[in-house]
Amino acid sequence: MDQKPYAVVEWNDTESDAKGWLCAYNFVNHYCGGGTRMHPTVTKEEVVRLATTMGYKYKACESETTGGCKGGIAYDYKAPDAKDVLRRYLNAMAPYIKAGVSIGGDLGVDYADVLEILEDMGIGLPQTKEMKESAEIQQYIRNHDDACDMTYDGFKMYDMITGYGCAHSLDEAWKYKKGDEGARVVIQGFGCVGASMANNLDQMGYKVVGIADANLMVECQDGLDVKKLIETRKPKGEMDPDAFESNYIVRENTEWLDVDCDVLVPAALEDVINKDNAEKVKASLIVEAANIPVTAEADEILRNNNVDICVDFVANLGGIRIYDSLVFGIVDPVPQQIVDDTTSLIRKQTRLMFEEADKRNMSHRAVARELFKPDVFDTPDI
Ligand SMILES: NC(=O)c1ccc[n+]([C@@H]2O[C@H](COP(=O)([O-])OP(=O)(O)OC[C@H]3O[C@@H](n4cnc5c(N)ncnc54)[C@H](O)[C@@H]3O)[C@@H](O)[C@H]2O)c1
Repeated sequence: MDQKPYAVVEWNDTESDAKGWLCAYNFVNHYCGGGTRMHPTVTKEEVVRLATTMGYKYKACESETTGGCKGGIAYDYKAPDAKDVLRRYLNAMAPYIKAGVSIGGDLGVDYADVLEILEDMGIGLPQTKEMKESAEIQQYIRNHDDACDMTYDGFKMYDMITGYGCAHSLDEAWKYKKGDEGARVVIQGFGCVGASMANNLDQMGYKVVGIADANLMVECQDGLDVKKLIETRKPKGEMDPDAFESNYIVRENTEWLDVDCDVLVPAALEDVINKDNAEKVKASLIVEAANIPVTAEADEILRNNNVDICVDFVANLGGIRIYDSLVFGIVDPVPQQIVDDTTSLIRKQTRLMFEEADKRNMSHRAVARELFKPDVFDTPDI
């Protein structure tokens, strides 16, 4: 049984029909962190599940300074007033943010927009009293701000780190499984996480044979030209069909489980592999780049079918590791150092999860939930 969340706050916008929630799952050293998501399907229950996952993720991240939280706004992230809605949401949540609830970007919300709005509100990066009083932390926060502007392989550091971490988790698990080289990968989602993961997998010699975005799916069993699809990508992670080669097959995005592959990567929405479609999974490995993409019922079906899972709070912890490692001075603000620190931690935790699952004859999720159970539940310090 999970510990219940410390606090859940609900918000109703005054100028649109947007609704939002903030869930602080656990405070560690009076602080917690997580992203803010915007999508029409967001619910309070989803935000609580996501915040709980963040608690486990910070534990897997070996953090001694941060617990888990999550923000969620039920609204269309493509609407022209989406950024105004985000601004009003952050304004409503200001008392909690000022008390050490540090919310960043997530699906449909750019981290840069959150930072810009918090700056405008005079808050800046959310901090506890202790952080504000530490000259050392103030320097580390300047390092974090510098790192936000740095690039790696053509991506902003904060946009690539989660995807690269997921690619390393996939590679570690695939090697542990003694999978063949050049494995075929299908990815759902081509935003911050999906696109950068595809790039890193391509560099490692994996063959990305299918990508789905909010509009469509594209398939090529000889391998998609990942670099070109990234170069021509439109805002909000949408592919440009004009960039497709003549041998690409264009499908409905709902057909992402129909494409033959060895590894499947949900990198968009929650609950996309569920009791109604889990039997269709052809891959022998799923890497949860998205948060909570597999339901509990699907987990059981997948285990019966010998499908292994790199669980979300291990595979996709890159985004919080970069934050923790910079803001608390674990690494210097040097792109290669940041990437090496994050990817080596993810490889270590992925291997541990796979070894222990075999040793204890448990599912990867069950074993990861034992290994990385949050164990600190303190309070804000205001
Ligand atoms: N950004 C991060 O650092 C980070 C960190 C950890 C986990 N995650 C998780 O990764 C997932 C994606 O986040 P992101 O930051 O890449 O979001 P994003 O907004 O940058 O991209 C979302 C992608 O999903 C696609 N999409 C939306 N609806 C879809 C549908 N019905 N079918 C197929 N594709 C669809 C969009 O077209 C886009 O390509 C989320 O679950 C998020 O919680 C993100």
